[in-house]
Amino acid sequence: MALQDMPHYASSAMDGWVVNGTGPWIPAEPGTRLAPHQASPIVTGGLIPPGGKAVLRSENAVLAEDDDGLPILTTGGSARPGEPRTGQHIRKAGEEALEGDLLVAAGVELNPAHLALAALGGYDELRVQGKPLVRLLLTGSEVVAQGLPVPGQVRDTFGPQLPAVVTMLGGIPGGQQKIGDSYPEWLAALEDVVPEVPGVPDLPADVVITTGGTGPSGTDHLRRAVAELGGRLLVDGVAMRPGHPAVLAELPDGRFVLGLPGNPLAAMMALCTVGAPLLAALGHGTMPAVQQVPSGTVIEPDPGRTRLMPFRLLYGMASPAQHTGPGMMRGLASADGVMVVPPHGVQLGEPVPAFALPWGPPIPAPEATPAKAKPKSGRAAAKPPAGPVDWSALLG
Ligand SMILES: Nc1nc2c(c(=O)[nH]1)N[C@H]1C(S)=C(S)[C@@H](COP(=O)(O)OP(=O)(O)OC[C@H]3O[C@@H](n4cnc5c(N)ncnc54)[C@H](O)[C@@H]3O)O[C@H]1N2
Ligand code: MOO
Repeated sequence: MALQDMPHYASSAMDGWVVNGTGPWIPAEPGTRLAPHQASPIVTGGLIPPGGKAVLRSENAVLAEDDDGLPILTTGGSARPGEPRTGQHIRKAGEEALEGDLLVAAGVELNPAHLALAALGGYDELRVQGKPLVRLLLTGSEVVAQGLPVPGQVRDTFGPQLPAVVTMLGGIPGGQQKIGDSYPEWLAALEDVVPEVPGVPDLPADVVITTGGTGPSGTDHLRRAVAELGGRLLVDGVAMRPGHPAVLAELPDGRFVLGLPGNPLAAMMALCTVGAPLLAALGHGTMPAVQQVPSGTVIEPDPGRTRLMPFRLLYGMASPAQHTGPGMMRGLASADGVMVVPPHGVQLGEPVPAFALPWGPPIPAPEATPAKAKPKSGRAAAKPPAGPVDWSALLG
């Protein structure tokens, strides 16, 4: 709320003369009380002295001498009759806000203009809800961060994308650490509250995102390390494909650990479904919207599995992207969003829940009724294709 009236004093909106009453006026000392028919010079933003009733802009003022050789101010130039009207070119105190007026509602995401408004309202500091600081722990001795990997190695797909996605989801990326597959490395890295990262504030992370190690093999240590550190699992797997091994845990010091599966697409689906709400909640951000999009193809049932399928929008309908194996990135990179396909599958044109990608535009609202293909006369309707449709020919 405004700590004082804004503006907090009446000032001139023009360079010229502040006057009292009608002209001609006798010039007075700037800043002194003006009696009727007195005027004093003033600049834009200058304090209106007591008795000041209006401002005559300089280009409409003529300073001359009267018959006795004394200075006298009259209107001239392109001044209109009656100028200046009472109050003309005066910015009144409190015309933007009165003391106590609401300037910025609680819960608003501050933009630069809000900061300026708060400063104008008299604030030196604002209490804000911070964004969560997110550290990345990338695991896997086979993972290499540059060059062409030899067989048995894989190029790291997380280091290049996760910091940006964390930012898009409302977090602050707080550096990344790479470790191999041994349990002591896992334990030490999760225990380490403040890893030193150049350029990153030396604060404990709110969230640690790990990649890999969510599975059941001897090199998958996430759950064991969380347990040994006294943490508890909040989410241990999600009934979705890919991304089902996703883990959300909480450590005794309050840090959340988001365990993303090592498979690249699986990890991004887990980040969108578990990580996005977590970061939104910690940063008081907005939950990612889920909406309906008409399916551009028939998707067969897959009993017991909710499938997350990156899709491309064509003519307002969603068609599953190609190259969307759990270990792939190609389909996601060109996708317009992700369909949440229920285990019983989807019919052509049927609305499917879908969410936008953190880096993509919102999914457009569906049109009133999606066009239905009419059967040609005398022939049975062609059976809609099952599975992904290749629309690439239409794209040219
Ligand atoms: N016996 C079972 N095996 C697996 C199951 C299962 O249920 N039973 N689930 C599979 C699924 S689904 C997933 S997802 C993965 C989960 O794997 P982890 O989280 O344990 O991850 P890793 O085993 O360490 O790696 C899996 C895969 O991902 C590659 N990877 C790891 N980090 C990176 C990186 N930074 N960039 C690119 N690729 C990375 C890693 O090389 C592996 O190929 O488990 C399945 N297995
Ligand atoms: O989560 Mo895994 O496919 O389901 O990669």
